[in-house]
Amino acid sequence: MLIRNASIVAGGRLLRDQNIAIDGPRISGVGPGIADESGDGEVIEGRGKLAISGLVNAHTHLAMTLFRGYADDMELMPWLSEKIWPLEAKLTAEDIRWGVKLGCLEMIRSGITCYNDMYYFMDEAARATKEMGLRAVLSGVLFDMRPDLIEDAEPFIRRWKNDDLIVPAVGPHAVYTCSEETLSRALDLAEKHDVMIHIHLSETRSEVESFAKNRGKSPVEYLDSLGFLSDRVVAAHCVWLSPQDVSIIADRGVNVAHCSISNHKLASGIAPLDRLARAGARICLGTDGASSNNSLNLFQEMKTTAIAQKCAHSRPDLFAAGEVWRMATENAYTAFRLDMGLRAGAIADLSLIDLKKPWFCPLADDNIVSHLVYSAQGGVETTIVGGRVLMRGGVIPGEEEILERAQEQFNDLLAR
Ligand SMILES: CSC[C@H]1O[C@@H](n2cnc3c(O)ncnc32)[C@H](O)[C@@H]1O
Ligand SMILES: [Zn+2]
Repeated sequence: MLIRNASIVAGGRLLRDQNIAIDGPRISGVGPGIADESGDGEVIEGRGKLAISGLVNAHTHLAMTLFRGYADDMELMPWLSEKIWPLEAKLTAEDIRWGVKLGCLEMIRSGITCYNDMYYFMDEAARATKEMGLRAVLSGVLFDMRPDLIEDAEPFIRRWKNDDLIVPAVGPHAVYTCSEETLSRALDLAEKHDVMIHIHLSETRSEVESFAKNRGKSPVEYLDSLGFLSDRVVAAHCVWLSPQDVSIIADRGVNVAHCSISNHKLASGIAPLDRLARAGARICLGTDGASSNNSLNLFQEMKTTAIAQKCAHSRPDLFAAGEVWRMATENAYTAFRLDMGLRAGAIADLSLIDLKKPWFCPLADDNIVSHLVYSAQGGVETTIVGGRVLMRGGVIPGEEEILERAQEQFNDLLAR
């Protein structure tokens, strides 16, 4: 496949008239004179389009897309206990299937090519994701209250470890739902199979305060005392951190999945990204579930992250567009060990964005990253994962049926 005459971002600047050759699942060349070696592959015209390497959603619960708009304007704990958990008690694999497919549609439409998820019925989520063609790091959630889920964590890894799109991981839910024994089992399993660990960490003030009251230390200090923290950990939220917590996270190489919109909507707080960044922590961006966001759009997430931090610190110079763009791309590639980028040899996970949109005008060689972070409102029209075109010219095959089935499934879930 050859993408012809597209623009790309290089060193923060717009580089025009670039060809991108794709051979099987990988990019085979990028540059003005690059041709399709086979000579008979598909040609996609890229003039007037920007090719970007895929965005990575570092924290979500994709099946919860089915709960979009079901429970708004609440704090985390009442939101979970009064609205979400009663609904989740009735979930079936079929709900997961259509919730995940619905979520995949939205992510494909906004240039996300890989997502990191923790939830229930993850074999079903993996199958639905593969059918949609996206890449995903998936963990079955672990809770003390569900020994069956803990027992299935290792078989789940074995079932998916050789897949081309699905990367299995281990997902202990949080320190307030997992005992030391469950956390240790999760760690042992992750080390044994060399997989990642996905956990919610220090999301709300009450969670951190009650933990400290009972245990005499913060959740971060506690996890560190168990030898749990390393660069195989993706810690979602990290809103309520002491200076000591920030140092531990940075020193251990923990990957922070910052979820600004979800944190703000649930009024959980504003994460100390400035302190984390200064300490050298790797920060990625996640949407969290569409039940608390209510979108799955990293363009919105980038803008909210930047402006919230600037405002919270009365420092407009903090978190410039380039730094936030790296959170949604390169930081996540490193965190999730993804060989990605617009370069020869990288996996062919990319999108084409139509530059002929009001929010990209006026366009100059040095304002493209600013437009992507602060003004882009859409325009992704082609998304490719592993060399397979998932959306071409704005069309995703099967979209209509997925929307219908997701609607029916939601109606059915409410009536159950
Ligand atoms: C994550 S799957 C297991 C469990 O977690 C619930 N959940 C969804 N969002 C959050 C969040 O932001 N913090 C903590 N727990 C969350 C989900 O509804 C499932 O019950
Ligand atoms: Zn979450």
